[in-house]
Amino acid sequence: MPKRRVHVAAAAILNEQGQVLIARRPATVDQGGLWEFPGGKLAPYETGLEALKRELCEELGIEITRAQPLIRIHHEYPDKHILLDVWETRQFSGEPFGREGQAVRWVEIADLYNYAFPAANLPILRAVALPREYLITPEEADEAIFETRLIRALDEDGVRLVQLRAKELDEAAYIARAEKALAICHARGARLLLNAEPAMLDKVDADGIHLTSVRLAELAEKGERPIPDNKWLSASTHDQQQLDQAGQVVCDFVSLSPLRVTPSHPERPPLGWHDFQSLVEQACMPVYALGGMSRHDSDHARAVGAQGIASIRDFWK
Ligand SMILES: Nc1nc2c([nH]c(=O)n2[C@H]2C[C@H](O)[C@@H](COP(=O)(O)OP(=O)(O)OP(=O)(O)O)O2)c(=O)[nH]1
Ligand SMILES: [Mg+2]
Repeated sequence: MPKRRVHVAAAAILNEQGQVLIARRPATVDQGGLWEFPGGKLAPYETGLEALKRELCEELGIEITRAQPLIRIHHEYPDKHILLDVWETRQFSGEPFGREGQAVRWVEIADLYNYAFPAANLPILRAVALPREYLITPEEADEAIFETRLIRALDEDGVRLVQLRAKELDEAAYIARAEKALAICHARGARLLLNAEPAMLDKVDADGIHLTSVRLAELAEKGERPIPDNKWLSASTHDQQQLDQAGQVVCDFVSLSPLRVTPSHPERPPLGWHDFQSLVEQACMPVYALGGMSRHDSDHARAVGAQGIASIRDFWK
């Protein structure tokens, strides 16, 4: 018999302190006793957003006035195929409480990992913790210019996630730049990923590693995550096979490119939004759109299921 297909709308509800609301599923229901993002199944003919509004009113007594798509997750449970359609909302009226007697709690995003969630939820924990914009640094020979531009991107554009990509530097120069970039990022609450061998984390205590698609393919053969769980792991992907490989090495998120034709990779055919969306729909982690992207594309990227946009040029001025 084919598995039952269940479509669920759920929400990451954020307050002004940046905490997120979680609720405990009653012991007697499916996945009972585990924590969840409030929500429930779509009724026939309801859209995800309509179901979300109804469920949050029924379960928490709040009216949401605005919500944005956060991530969609397909997950196979032993008895059913579930589509979790997760939204992010910061705008609602009323004070949420457990209207069905369930425990509810505001928690820091960094503390979410201390709670037991259903197996499908891991990508949601990553998506709520990740920003909408991802800066990839360009080759920049001059250290002073590098520093000024990085600081500008963090202070003026509010960038909070940076990948240090500097293929033209030798190891000693890369490490020196990484130490400097790390101090600049951490002073502003931003995270820094190193585009380098995973072993580079032993030399620079950055927030994680970004794998090129070549490194990703090598590591996928071993099928294990190369760095600890408390560090971020991301990878460059261009197609379904590489997205699968990112799943095999348990990446926390990926970039998928090129969305448009770019001066840096004129030879690669662009994916365009349609193909991008179909790849993202099947991905099991947050995906950033890369390739000719700017912040103006952010809302559209989000609407087709992306975490947001990654860019070099838009943030480097
Ligand atoms: N709401 C919610 N459901 C989740 C999460 N993670 C996860 O695997 N699920 C699963 C558990 C359930 O099988 C299904 C949600 O169903 P539900 O029991 O909340 O549905 P509902 O609110 O419409 O409740 P009911 O009327 O069917 O009792 O999705 C999550 O974070 N939030
Ligand atoms: Mg529910």
